[in-house]
Amino acid sequence: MNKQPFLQVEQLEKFYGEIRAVNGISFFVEKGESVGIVGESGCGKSTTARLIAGLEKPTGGRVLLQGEPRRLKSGRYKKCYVNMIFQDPRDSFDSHITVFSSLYEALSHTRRTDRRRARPVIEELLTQVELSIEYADRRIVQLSGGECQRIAIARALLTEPELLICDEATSALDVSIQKQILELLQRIQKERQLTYLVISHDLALVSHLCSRVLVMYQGKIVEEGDVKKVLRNPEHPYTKLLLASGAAFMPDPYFYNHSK
Ligand SMILES: Nc1ncnc2c1ncn2[C@@H]1O[C@H](COP(=O)(O)OP(=O)(O)OP(=O)(O)O)[C@@H](O)[C@H]1O
Repeated sequence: MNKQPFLQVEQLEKFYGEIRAVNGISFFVEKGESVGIVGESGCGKSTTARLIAGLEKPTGGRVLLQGEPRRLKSGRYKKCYVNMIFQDPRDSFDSHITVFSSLYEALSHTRRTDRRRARPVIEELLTQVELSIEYADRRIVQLSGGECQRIAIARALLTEPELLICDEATSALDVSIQKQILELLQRIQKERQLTYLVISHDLALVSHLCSRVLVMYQGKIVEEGDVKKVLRNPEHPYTKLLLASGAAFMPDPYFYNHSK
């Protein structure tokens, strides 16, 4: 029997009128793998992420998880959870409620529980994202960007995802905080054997976190392969251009080597 890849994307398309945001892309991700998607602004990275997460419907093609469609014929999502973390976590929280209430709300979507029974689950999760349990009673508005991203990671983990999509998850943070969040994501991946899809304009980050990379240009994948190989020896003219286009895209050995 053929072993199915964990995630298989087949001829995926998303058109917004004339705009071909995602234009017939195909790729796979194996279980436990980390794959990056890079490319300039507007090339279709986030749309691809939203299609895989089931937040939008494709115009064409399909997303298979463990060989089955993302949405089953019954209209229900396959019990194989995909979750996403975004660039600015504050956008997806009600800033005036407490961390506990935010996480409880997410938890109650995935399992039946009451606030008293949820307390230890949420405290354990706060510990996992390296925050003390006192954070449960803070309001989102009282958190720093890095703390808020840790809460967003905790919230994503509550659904026990197998695939975590990180869409520019560190790009709004200071460099030192980026490094901490990166280390946290790496530790969590190891502990939970998660599969990561990392969307970023920053190839340095992708080369640190991922083993494989897909380069997108105008809705298509123009190059893919081992991240270090693509970085050292890009084949497609667009990838060469992207690599030549700025320091932000080049690996920063000081920043990344020190977290190894
Ligand atoms: N809801 C929408 N309606 C119309 N056009 C859209 C919509 N969402 C995205 N687009 C367009 O689709 C294209 C791809 O957008 P997308 O956000 O996927 O790019 P991206 O590579 O993630 O860019 P960035 O790095 O700036 O986030 C862009 O031209 C964008 O303007």
